[in-house]
Parts: sequence; C-alpha cells; structure tokens
Amino acid sequence: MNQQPPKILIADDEPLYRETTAEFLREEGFECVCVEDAHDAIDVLQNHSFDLILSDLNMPGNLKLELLQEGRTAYPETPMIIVTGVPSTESAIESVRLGVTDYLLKPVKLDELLVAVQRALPAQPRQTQRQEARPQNNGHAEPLPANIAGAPTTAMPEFGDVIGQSPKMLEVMEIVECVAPSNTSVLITGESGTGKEIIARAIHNRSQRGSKKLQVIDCTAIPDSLFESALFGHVKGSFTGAVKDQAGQLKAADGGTAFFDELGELPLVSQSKLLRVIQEQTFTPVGEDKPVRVDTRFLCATNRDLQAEVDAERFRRDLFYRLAVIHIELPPLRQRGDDIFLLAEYFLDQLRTPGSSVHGFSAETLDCFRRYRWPGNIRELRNVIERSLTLTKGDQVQAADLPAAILDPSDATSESTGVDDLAEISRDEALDRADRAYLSALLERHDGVIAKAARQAGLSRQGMNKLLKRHDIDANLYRG
Ligand SMILES: Nc1ncnc2c1ncn2[C@@H]1O[C@H](COP(=O)(O)OP(=O)(O)OP(=O)(O)O)[C@@H](O)[C@H]1O
Repeated sequence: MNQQPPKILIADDEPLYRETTAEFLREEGFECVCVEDAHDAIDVLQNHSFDLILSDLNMPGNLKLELLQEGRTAYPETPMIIVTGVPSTESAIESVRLGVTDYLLKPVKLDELLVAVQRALPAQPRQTQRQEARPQNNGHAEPLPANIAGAPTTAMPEFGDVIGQSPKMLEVMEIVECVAPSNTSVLITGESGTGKEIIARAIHNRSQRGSKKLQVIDCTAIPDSLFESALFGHVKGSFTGAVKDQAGQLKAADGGTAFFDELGELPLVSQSKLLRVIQEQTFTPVGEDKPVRVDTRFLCATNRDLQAEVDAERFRRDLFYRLAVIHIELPPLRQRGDDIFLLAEYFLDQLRTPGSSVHGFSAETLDCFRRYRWPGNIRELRNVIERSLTLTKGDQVQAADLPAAILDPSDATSESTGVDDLAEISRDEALDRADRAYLSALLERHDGVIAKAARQAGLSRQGMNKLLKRHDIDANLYRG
C-alpha cells in the first residue's frame, strides 16, 4: 500500500502566510509545495499531481480566477480550498460555482484550516487514486463537466417544492444549485414567511449530505443558560435536572447540515460558543472533558439585518463573516410578480380536500392578491387560502371569501396619513406605518390575543412578538 502523505499545493503571494501554513500542515503530516502566484501554480500542476490545492484569490496571475478555472477544468478530481483576505459575495459565488470545496477568510485559525483540509481530502487515501496530471490543451479551457458543482445549467433546475419563476427567485435557485454541493456556510435572509427554511432544505437536499439529517435549531427557543446543553448535549448529573445522558442537536447533525433559524436572536455569549464549533467542528458536551468531533455544514437564517446588528455590536463580526460567505436574500412576496398566482394555485391544489369542486380563483380575488402587501409573505398566503377554502361555496375562491384586510388593503395603509402626505415620507416609513396599522387592526379584531393575531397574519407567535416589539405596540391595550 502506498504510504505517501497527502500532497498539498499552496498558492499565495504573502510569504508569511504561505510559509506558516506550509509549516503547520507539514507538522500535521502533509507534504506541501508552495508557489507565489497563479502562473507558477498552473505550471507545477502540469507536472505534478496533488491531493488538494489551497489557493489565495488576490495574487498575480489570478485576476480572473485563472487558477480556479484551470484547477476545476483540467483537474476536476483535485479538491480546492480558497483562503482569501478580500472576500466578496461575487468571488465566493464564482468560487463555489466552479466547485471549490471551501471558501475561508483570512486570518484563518489553524484548527479551522486543518478541519477544512481534512474535510476536503477524500476518505480513501488519495495517493492510490491520484490521477496523472493532464497536459494543458493549448490554453483552451475544457467546458465544465456537467456533474461538477456549478456547471452552468442549460435548463432551470427542478425545484420541486420551491415554487417561483420570477427573475429574483430564478436567481436564488441558481445560487442554491451552485452552493449546494460545497461545504460553504450560507446565510439566508428575508422577511418572515419568505421561505428561508424551504431554501435551506433545498440546499441540504441537493448536497451530498442530503441523505443525512437537516437539524433545524431555532435560536429563539433555546434559553441562554441551556445553549450548551441543547446544542452539545450533557451527561447525567452534570447539572440539576440532567437526569440522563442526552445527545445535543449538533450530534444529530453529524454528517448532515445544521440550520440555525432566527440566528439574529442568538445572544452574544452563545455566539462565541457557536463560532468555536463552526471553526473547529468540535464541541464538548456539558459534564464531559473530551471534545466530540462532527462533520457538519452550517446554514443559517434571520429576518434581521445582520450587518446592522454587527455595526451595533449586537452580533459578532467574526461569526458574521464566517457564516455569511454566501448570502441569499429572499425577496418579499410583493416583489415576486406573478409568482403569487403560481403559489396560490399550488396551495389551492395542496390544501383542498379530495373531491372538492374548488378549482381556481375569481379575477377579483386574483386582483386582491396582487394589490395586497402580504406582510406575512408566503406563509400568510397559504393561511389565507386554507381559510378561504373552508368558506368557498362555488367552484372558485371569491373575493368575499377573503379576510377584510386583503379585500381592502387601503385600510392597512390609511393610518391618518393622506395620499399626499404619504408621498412626503420615505418608502420605509410608509411601509412601517402600514405594518403598524395592520398589526393594530389585527389586535383590535382579536382582542389583543397575540396567538390569534399571529395565526391570521400567517406569522409564528415569536415572529408576531418581534414585530410588536419593533413597532412598540402593547397588545394588552387591545384586551377587551
Ligand atoms: N417558494 C415557495 N414555494 C412553496 N412554498 C413556499 C415557498 N416559500 C415558502 N413556502 C411555504 O411558506 C411557509 C413559510 O416558509 P418558511 O417557514 O420556509 O419561511 P421562513 O422565511 O423560514 O419564515 P420565518 O422567518 O417565520 O421562520 C411554509 O409553509 C413553506 O413551505
């Protein structure tokens, strides 16, 4: 059996970084070859085979990501990790589109680098599989093989449960296709009910982790004091109430994906614990002294503006950069054009009882759908259709079957502001007022009962509480 250590090509124009990385990896048992620019890297690759390429982005000869292109086309079997000091969403998406295994930000912790290297190397010792370096084909890049990550798709991918054909959603789906096969972290943002979880599922299902678990971790549901126990698990007797050994949620995500929902709600102290897990892929259960190693991909979602949270020092900058390598911003339903009709048809089909004669919507109903703001987005649409189906008598959902707020959306924007006044204020302020008016009307109707108001708006209770807090509305004032 071939006992050669895995061989890594390190391409970086910063001598200090290059040498310290090589020294560290050599100590860990790898063989390293260092080059200082993309030209040298491409030359070396022609005559030697490697098990992994570790490459900087901003270095001579790589302005158009030449090394990446060459690496992925001529040596598609050789995994590649990007380590960059100048991250950008564009280069991250392009790197992932071309099929890099990981995209790390400098300064990268050595432990984190080691985890990424170990993950990128195939489970089988690569020495026995190492392919002969292929000659360059006269500078003509081969087309990307269809089976590698990010090969341009000619037809739109089949997205099953994710409905949408608007340009913004097609863009989202293209990014999902590109990023799914890598281990890169993805941050998904968007208003409540825009489908953040469904997109996380789409990424997970399309990755090689798809047959393993997608563990959803709701950051609002974990009390600060129980964060470690919930995530890392605990051993019996390690604290009052720990009556038996309990595995944490991260253990369940081993081999699969951990999806942190409502990440923006995570308190600072828990953020630092999470950062460590992501960097080192290890954690120590409460009451244990030995760390547990996992292989987990991290996806997360929030409806907060995380960059603003970072600026306000409520969210750790290093965690933000680590998680937001790829950022997918989901548009609100009101910006998805005709997707609203596709979604409405889809939910009608899904939710009508077998044998129901309802098979569509009246023109007036569709018009109401188009004009309404949908603050609860797709979840609200789904709820509205579910409710209307119970009221509809004929074979079409009529406008009269819709909730009052949807029938007359102007009610929700009136709030003592005339149309002329509205034109004087910013769009954000106008939308803010509409939200406030809508929430007040809902609370009025439901006598201040938050759960009922949330149900009608298609929001979770927590989501409704957050909105009320943001608008400084006290539900108690609406109690009868
Ligand atoms: N593009 C879509 N196609 C079909 N169904 C969708 C789509 N987007 C969202 N949904 C449905 O809308 C509902 C809300 O979606 P989801 O829970 O993913 O939203 P979210 O953004 O994670 O919400 P929250 O911020 O409240 O957690 C779910 O029932 C989901 O299946």
